[in-house]
Amino acid sequence: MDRPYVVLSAAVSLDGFLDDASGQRLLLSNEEDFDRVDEVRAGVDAILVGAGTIRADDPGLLVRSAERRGSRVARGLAESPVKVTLTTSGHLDPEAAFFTAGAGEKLVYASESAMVDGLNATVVKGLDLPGALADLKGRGVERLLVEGGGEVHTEFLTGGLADELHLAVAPVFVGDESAPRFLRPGRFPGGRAKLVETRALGDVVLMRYLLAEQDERDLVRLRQAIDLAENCPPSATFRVGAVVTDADDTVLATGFSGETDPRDHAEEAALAKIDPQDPRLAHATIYSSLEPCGERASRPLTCTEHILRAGIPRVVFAWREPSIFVEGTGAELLAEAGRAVVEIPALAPFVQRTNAHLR
Ligand SMILES: NC(=O)C1=CN([C@@H]2O[C@H](COP(=O)(O)OP(=O)(O)OC[C@H]3O[C@@H](n4cnc5c(N)ncnc54)[C@H](OP(=O)(O)O)[C@@H]3O)[C@@H](O)[C@H]2O)C=CC1
Ligand SMILES: Nc1c(N[C@@H]2O[C@H](COP(=O)(O)O)[C@@H](O)[C@H]2O)[nH]c(=O)[nH]c1=O
Repeated sequence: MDRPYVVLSAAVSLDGFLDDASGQRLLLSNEEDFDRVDEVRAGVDAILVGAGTIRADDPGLLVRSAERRGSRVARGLAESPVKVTLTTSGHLDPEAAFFTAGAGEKLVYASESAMVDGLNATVVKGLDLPGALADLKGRGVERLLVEGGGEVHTEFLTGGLADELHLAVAPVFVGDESAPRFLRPGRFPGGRAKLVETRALGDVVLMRYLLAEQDERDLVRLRQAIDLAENCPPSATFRVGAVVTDADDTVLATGFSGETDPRDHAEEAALAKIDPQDPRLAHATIYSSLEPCGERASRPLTCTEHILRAGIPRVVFAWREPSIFVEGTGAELLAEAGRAVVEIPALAPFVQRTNAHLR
């Protein structure tokens, strides 16, 4: 894909507003929800807001938690994601927190004619939104969080440029026609978005939707792999589940980490149950809650090597391995070897929760 994986995030009132019309920023999220957003921020490469949000809210767009900032630095990342904004008018205050808070990189995508001198930022002119997203990807941004506002959310959704939507509904009414609505009128994607999670955070309810088309079978089987990890015995390493299916979606085997030995990885535990000569392996898919390991200390063969040896042509996983024990290289190695590799990040938060002991 010639753009980053895009997550849209917004908090709305019960009557669908992003803010009131008072000129003061309306806090719709509660503390728990702001902490959830902070966690999402900590997991992305860049955060984008429209110039309207910079003018209205003066956001800092930093990762608030010192622990999360520390863990980013330990992974070789900047403390906070790159900040990105869009402007046609160029009406941006150089003293805005967007430009002055935090040491990280700031990027402004501006129209050709915008007057954007004197900003502490890299300015790129003349790109439309798909062009800006391709440019971000070229700069190494794999995951982009879009925090609004309404015009920008509308543009991403109507342009088919978003993969996930995180909508937090707060128990308040705004009731003012002059306040900004979550979305403007437009031609939105048809059909029903796929609900992947609801979560109550005190009095706020989070809904997470998957917007991009995803094979329903993949979602069901990956969810099954994620749930299998609940069987893992207590461990100081990852708790992972795996499912292997044939071309007709019949389950050939399942496995989870530590199933028969503390060193077992989920994929190898599942593959150990299948005859290596089984012809169905040639058209099989392996689902793993975590990216298959590409490096390993506990045993000589990595899960990537097990999958390659088994001849499985397709691999689906939810969470890219964070560099806690080794670098996550499995997806890359499998793709280089010509295997189809599908990542479904919308399901990663469930895997992260099963592995909360590693934080
Ligand atoms: N509750 C929540 O979760 C959130 C609430 N908000 C609220 O939303 C409101 C702001 O939303 P809104 O007014 O819609 O503004 P936006 O933040 O969506 O910004 C819109 C502006 O972005 C620029 N822009 C958008 N698309 C492009 C493009 N393709 N190329 C160049 N520039 C572009 C234009 O800037 P320019 O005018 O400079 O040309 C445009 O006016 C505020 O009240 C804020 O508090 C904001 C974020 C989250
Ligand atoms: N009001 C509101 C949000 N507003 C978003 O948070 C941004 C400001 O964050 P900060 O950089 O930490 O000051 C702001 O620009 C806007 O994108 N977000 C939410 O999750 N819930 C809320 O109720």
